[in-house]
Amino acid sequence: MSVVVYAPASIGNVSVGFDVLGAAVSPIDGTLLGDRVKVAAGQTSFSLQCVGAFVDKLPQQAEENIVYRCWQVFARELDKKGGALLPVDVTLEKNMPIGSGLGSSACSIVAALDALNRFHDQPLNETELLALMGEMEGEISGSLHYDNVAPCFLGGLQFMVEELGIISQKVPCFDDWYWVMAYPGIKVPTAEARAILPAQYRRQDVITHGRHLGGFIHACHSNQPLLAAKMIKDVVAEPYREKLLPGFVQARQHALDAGAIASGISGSGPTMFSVCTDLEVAKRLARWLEEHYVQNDEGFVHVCRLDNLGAKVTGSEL
Ligand SMILES: Nc1ncnc2c1ncn2[C@@H]1O[C@H](COP(=O)(O)OP(=O)(O)OP(=O)(O)O)[C@@H](O)[C@H]1O
Ligand SMILES: N[C@@H](CCO)C(=O)O
Repeated sequence: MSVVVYAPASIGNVSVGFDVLGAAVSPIDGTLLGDRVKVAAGQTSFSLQCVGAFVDKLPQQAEENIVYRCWQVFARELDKKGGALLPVDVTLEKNMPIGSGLGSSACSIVAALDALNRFHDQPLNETELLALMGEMEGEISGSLHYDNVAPCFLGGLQFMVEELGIISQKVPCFDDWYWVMAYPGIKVPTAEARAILPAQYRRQDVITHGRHLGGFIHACHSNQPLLAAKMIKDVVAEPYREKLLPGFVQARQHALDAGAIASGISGSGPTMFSVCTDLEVAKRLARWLEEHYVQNDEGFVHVCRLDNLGAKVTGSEL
C-alpha cells in the first residue's frame, strides 16, 4: 500500500496581495513543476529518501528536511485525535529549486502532509491540514504566511481570509491567462527577502495597496480581466526587493513592452511572473527571458496556466 501526491508551484503575493494572495500554476507542456512525495508502509516508524533534480540542494541531514518535521507534526495531531501512527517509508522527489520564489518548501510540505494524511485514511480535515502546512512554512521562513501553501494545496487563486475558522478561499480568476514563470537560477532566501522590508509604511502606500488589492478582487469577481491586470502592482515588497534581482527591472519593462498585461516578482523572488493573454506573445517572451533573465544552467522558463486542482494523487509509485 502506498500513495504519491504531487504539489504544484505557486506565486506568492501575485504582486498585489502581500502574504494574503497566492496562485498555483502548472506548465502547459505537462512538465511537473512541483514536488512529489510517496508514502509507503515501512519497517521502522519513519525513513526518508530523497531523489529528483534538486536533491543536492536539500539539507544533508534527514532531520533538517521539512518533510521530517511534517511527519512529526502530523504524528502530534494524530495523537491528539487518538489515531494510530503507521510506520512509513517516505520518498521526496525534489523537483523544485530552493529559494526560487516558486514556493519550493510549500511543495514539499503540502505533498508530504497530504500524502501522510491520505495514507492514514484522512484523519485530518482540509482546514486542519492547511493549518499544519502554514505552521511548517512559518518554521522555515520565519513568519506565518499561507500564500504558497494554500494555493499549492487547494489550487487556483486563493485569498487568505483567516476569519470564522476559514484560512483561505478561492477567488475566481481568468483561466485563459498564460503565466510566464522565469527562474534565473540564483537563490533568494525568503527570510532574507522579508528582513529587508520596512517595518512601517507611509499612509499613501497603504491607500494605494488597498486600492490595488480591493480593485483586483473586485475585477476578478466582475470578470474584468484588463482592470484586474492593471491592479497587479506592488508597493509593499517589490520596490525594496528588486535590488536583490539582477536584471529584473529591465526584464519587467521588456515584458510589458512585449505585450504582457502584468508582471512582477513571484513570492520573494527571484522568479519573475508575467501575465499574457496570447500564447504566441507568451512563448516569444519566454524565449527572451531564457536568453536575458536566466543566469545559469539551473534557471528555466515555463509558460503556465493556473492550476485549479492543487495537490493531487498521481498514483502509488513515483
Ligand atoms: N524539502 C525541502 N524543500 C525546500 N526547502 C527545504 C526543505 N527541507 C528543508 N528546507 C530548507 O528550508 C529553507 C527554505 O528556504 P526558503 O523559504 O527561502 O525557500 P523556498 O520555499 O524555496 O522559497 P520560495 O517560497 O521563495 O520558493 C532552506 O533553508 C532549505 O534548506
Ligand atoms: N508572501 C511571502 C511569499 C514568500 O514566497 C513573501 O513575499 O515573503
